Amino acid sequence: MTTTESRTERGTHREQRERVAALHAELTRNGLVTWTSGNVSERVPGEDLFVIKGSGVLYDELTWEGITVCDLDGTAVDGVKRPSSDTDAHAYVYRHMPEVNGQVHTHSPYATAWAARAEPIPCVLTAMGDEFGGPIPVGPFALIGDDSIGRGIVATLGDSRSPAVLMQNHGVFTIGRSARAAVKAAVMTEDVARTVHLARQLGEPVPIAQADIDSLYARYQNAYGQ
Ligand SMILES: O=C(CO)[C@@H](O)[C@H](O)COP(=O)(O)O
Repeated sequence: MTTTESRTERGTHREQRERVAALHAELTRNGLVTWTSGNVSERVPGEDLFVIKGSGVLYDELTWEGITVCDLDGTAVDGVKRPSSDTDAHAYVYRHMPEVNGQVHTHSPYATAWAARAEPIPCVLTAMGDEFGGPIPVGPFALIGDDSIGRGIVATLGDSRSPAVLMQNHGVFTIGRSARAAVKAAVMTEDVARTVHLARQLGEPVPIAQADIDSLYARYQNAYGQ
């Protein structure tokens, strides 16, 4: 449960908490969050723990002490901040998707507009084939505060190549092999949500053939970059 406020600060996992605190700046820098909305978490390597933003902490004031260490049941084990409202959701994903080491949640405006309409973003850009391997799917409506969102994420992404899901009426949740990879997926989600929205204003976007999506995805995931 995430309701227990940890009053202890033992300073464990400080390097990781500093790095994850700093990563939150990418959310503001890319215009993905407003005020205190959104959060980043990362699994602690080799331990049944993860670190996550404290609930309601302002981004400008976020330091390593604003990041709380939790176990995989979502219970705070180190830190002075009550962990994010989405802690039980992140914990559920870490328990059920062992390959996932990082998660991000945003209310980035274009992607969340798609979520408000519960409409998947169709794969009509090569950048989508690259990063998402297909459309960005929509997950079910879920209330905030328990593991319902996590259940929706796992159910939706379990049979998708996409590292992003648009939770209906809510916003973007992304997963990755690291918190940084999940942040990248959140940035890319907003970018393609905006471009496909703009394309829609001009006419009907042209779908990419499945074989070409497969080819794009394979190249980008296996051969792109240094
Ligand atoms: O939408 C939600 C809850 O899912 C969050 O984005 C909140 O807006 C921020 O919650 P904290 O992580 O600060 O508790």
